[in-house]
Amino acid sequence: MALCSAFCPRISTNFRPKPFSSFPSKPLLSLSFKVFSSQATDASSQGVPFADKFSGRVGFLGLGIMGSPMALNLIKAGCDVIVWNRTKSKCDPLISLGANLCASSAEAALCCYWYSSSPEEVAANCDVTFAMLADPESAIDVACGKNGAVSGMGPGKGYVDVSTVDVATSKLINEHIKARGALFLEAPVSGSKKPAEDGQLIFLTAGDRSLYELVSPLLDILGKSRFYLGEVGNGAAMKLVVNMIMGSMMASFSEGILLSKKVGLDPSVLVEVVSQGAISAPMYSLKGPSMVKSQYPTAFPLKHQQKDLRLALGLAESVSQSTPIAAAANELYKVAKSYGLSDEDFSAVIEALKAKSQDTA
Ligand SMILES: NC(=O)C1=CN([C@@H]2O[C@H](COP(=O)(O)OP(=O)(O)OC[C@H]3O[C@@H](n4cnc5c(N)ncnc54)[C@H](OP(=O)(O)O)[C@@H]3O)[C@@H](O)[C@H]2O)C=CC1
Ligand SMILES: O=CCCC(=O)O
Repeated sequence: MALCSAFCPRISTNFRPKPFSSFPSKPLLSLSFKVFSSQATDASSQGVPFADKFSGRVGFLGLGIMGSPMALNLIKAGCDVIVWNRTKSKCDPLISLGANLCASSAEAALCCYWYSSSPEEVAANCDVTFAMLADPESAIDVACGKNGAVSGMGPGKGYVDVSTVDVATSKLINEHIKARGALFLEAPVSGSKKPAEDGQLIFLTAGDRSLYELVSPLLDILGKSRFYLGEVGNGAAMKLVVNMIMGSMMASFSEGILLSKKVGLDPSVLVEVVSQGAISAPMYSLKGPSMVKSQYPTAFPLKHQQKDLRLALGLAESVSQSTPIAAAANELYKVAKSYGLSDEDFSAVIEALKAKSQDTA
């Protein structure tokens, strides 16, 4: 419990559930692991440095599809959260929800919420700062740019980058954070919008072990499992490999749906058949029914899937690993982007194949 006290001192000793309808059902601030990995360790282990120096304030930079529900879950768990987003209006829903959580004076004593004007200000006022940004460029800019988080970092502070970026980007940010005497953890996530809302993400972490152990109670609020993978870059690499597989799977699934239709089969039945066999995947069952109806409600933007394929191909090239399937899938996502589908869900890649079929008819 010592680590929880470090982050959320007011609630860890006096915690009572708040009257909020969508309050997470799982126990809050539990130190126990929900899923163990061979590389994970118990967060309650002894000797975690800096624990006594953390007052418990958490920063969150980037309130997009993923960042907003993650920050909200920290607020709901009773953490003091300070947020920043490039487009300030995206903070408003969180402010409203934060205000609801703190509706009574008793509640206000348990939960605080602030907006901050720059990443630097957030980092300067927080013990640990999370970043959930679109791509390598924005991750570097928010961390290392003018008024970036690095400027607010110092000894005793930690930076946890949960964005999906490439190895070089993560290492660069790590170097800048380290130069300020602070700790760095990369922690990209598997799991999309709904798992983020439900606190069911999977963290792929690497970097400073002591920071990993210190923030584990927070990762456990946000996720269902966490892996510690060693040196900086391993988390980014693992995430890119996973998303490379995912991008190819979705492209292949799209081909199957369209082929089934062309030969007179009902694609909805195909989705059902796939769901019962050895190739079943939650992704197919989740996205298939809406893909059949040409609907693509955005959970994971197509532009980010293409970014991840691009970065995975770079990773493969760096070690001379052949990845022809992923390369073909990447081309398809690029076509989909050229059709204006960047902000649709990545399952909209099927539209690129529809257009290609018309081209060749
Ligand atoms: N959606 C998903 O299912 C998943 C996404 N991811 C990864 O998480 C990260 C975030 O994804 P998601 O939330 O979906 O993406 P969104 O596009 O919804 O959000 C991106 C965030 O990055 C900010 N941003 C973009 N460019 C800049 C910039 N130049 N300077 C400052 N801030 C910037 C945006 O700010 P603004 O609001 O001002 O545009 C926004 O806060 C990505 O790396 C993605 O690959 C990982 C797992 C799942
Ligand atoms: O990066 C996005 C991952 C989406 C998912 O894991 O469902």
